[in-house]
Amino acid sequence: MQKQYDSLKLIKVENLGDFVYKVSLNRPSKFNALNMEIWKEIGDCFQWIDEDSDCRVVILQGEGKHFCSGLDLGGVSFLNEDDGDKDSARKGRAILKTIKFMQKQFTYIDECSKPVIVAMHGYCLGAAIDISTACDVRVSTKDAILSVKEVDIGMAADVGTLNRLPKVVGNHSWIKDICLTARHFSAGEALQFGLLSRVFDTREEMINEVQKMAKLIASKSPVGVQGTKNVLNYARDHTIENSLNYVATWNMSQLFTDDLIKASMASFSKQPQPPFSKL
Ligand SMILES: CC/C=C\C=C\CC(=O)SCCNC(=O)CCNC(=O)[C@H](O)C(C)(C)COP(=O)(O)OP(=O)(O)OC[C@H]1O[C@@H](n2cnc3c(N)ncnc32)[C@H](O)[C@@H]1OP(=O)(O)O
Repeated sequence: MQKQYDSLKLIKVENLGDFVYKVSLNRPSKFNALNMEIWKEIGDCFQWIDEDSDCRVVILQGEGKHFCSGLDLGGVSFLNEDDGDKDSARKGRAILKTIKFMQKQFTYIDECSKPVIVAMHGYCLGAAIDISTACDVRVSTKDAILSVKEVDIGMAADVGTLNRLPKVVGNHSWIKDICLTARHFSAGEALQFGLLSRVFDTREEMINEVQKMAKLIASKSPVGVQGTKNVLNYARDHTIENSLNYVATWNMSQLFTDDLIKASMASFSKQPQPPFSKL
């Protein structure tokens, strides 16, 4: 597995031990602006992590001064490249394919069986918000500056924010406020409206606390944790009736796990969680 991760050029994957991985956007000289290469590497990385039994929780962060400054505006011309004599229908099909590809790379985070905690700092603009809404837990430093920036570059956000934000945050007036104005908003405001669950004074404090949270989650039964992410994602996208049926069907097999007995015995006798076999 490590060999695969080592092939990535703009994403850094570190095994922190205790089944916790740290994944970093690693293009600090461009404030982690997302070109097609890093976009694809995000997708590859989360597909590999999904299969990697040495990883039970992921921390996603950005190297350098900022989490991510969004789409690489230097490379934006790929959207209106000179397609020679292609007519609009054919150009449209080509762009459709590109947008779907870009969407899918972030959806791999949402679909990853392991919980992903995103720890943001500095600028978190445009595609950075798309990424964050595909993650399971969002935290930031208090000086983070966030923006659903797409309107400012003349487009409707199309790689996740407009689709996932209404599932993350209940206040649709606030969602429309930030998406239509593209204004900068603070970590405090994001916390107030529920986009973030915690805000930290410094980056160091954030990384320490997030590592503790990741370690705690990773110490629990992977059957319990991964089942919980899976069912919560299903519940988000379906009716309560369908989702109750889904969890009953899911647990038809999952309740036969050895983890159930081991975890309940430890819990009942107020002992720490025991080690669990790889999943
Ligand atoms: C199908 C489409 C799919 C997805 C679409 C997503 C849309 C979006 O993501 S919208 C958001 C796009 N991003 C932006 O609008 C931000 C652009 N950047 C800035 O406004 C500023 O750089 C800044 C983040 C406010 C920081 O300003 P400052 O502190 O003055 O630093 P700079 O000198 O401007 O930047 C340093 C260095 O980084 C490069 N850079 C920063 N952001 C980007 C970017 N988004 N794309 C490309 N390059 C970026 C900047 O050019 C500098 O590089 P040098 O080589 O040092 O010149």
